[in-house]
Amino acid sequence: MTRRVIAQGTFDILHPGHVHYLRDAAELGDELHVIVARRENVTHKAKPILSDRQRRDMVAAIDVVTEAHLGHTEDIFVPIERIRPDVIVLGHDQHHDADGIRAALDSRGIDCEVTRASAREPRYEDELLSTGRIIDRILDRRGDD
Ligand SMILES: Cc1cc2nc3c(=O)[nH]c(=O)nc-3n(C[C@H](O)[C@H](O)[C@H](O)COP(=O)(O)O)c2cc1C
Ligand SMILES: Nc1ncnc2c1ncn2[C@@H]1O[C@H](COP(=O)(O)OP(=O)(O)OP(=O)(O)O)[C@@H](O)[C@H]1O
Repeated sequence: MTRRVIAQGTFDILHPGHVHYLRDAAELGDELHVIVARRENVTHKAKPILSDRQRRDMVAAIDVVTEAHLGHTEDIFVPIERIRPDVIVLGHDQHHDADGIRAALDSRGIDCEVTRASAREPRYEDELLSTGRIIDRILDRRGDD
């Protein structure tokens, strides 16, 4: 039986932390499906710079990704019901509550594990592993021009 894994996130301006998360998730199964958050649903931080489609297309280009999907605009469980994953992998710092997601899956009759990926720490002094920090650096370095 094919074991399907779901990862998800905003993925605005890719960096090695994203690649680490997706590789970690891919190791848990045979197919990795990635749900890319809709701009309108990114409410806990600044809105993405890049469009929904561009972010999806870049995630799809990563070798361990089987398919990248645009998220649903209103109900995050719609793609999950379609993909029918065996495991959902949360990012190491994602605000989502694993128990809350487990309960919601249960109430919809979806039998799926929920687990959390590991963090990647910088490997050299200047490595930036956060979209927000990359944007801050751009503003800082180009702001004086
Ligand atoms: C299991 C799961 C499924 C999700 N599905 C969707 C979705 O279909 N559409 C969407 O816009 N966001 C979806 N999200 C929410 C986004 O991933 C959320 O906005 C996320 O927190 C993105 O921010 P981050 O990149 O900081 O993690 C989902 C989240 C989880 C945990
Ligand atoms: N350094 C990292 N190590 C492991 N996973 C990471 C790292 N950076 C991001 N991720 C994971 O990638 C997924 C998508 O992250 P997201 O799009 O929020 O990017 P981000 O760079 O963390 O954003 P920001 O720093 O602007 O909040 C999340 O699950 C997040 O946990």
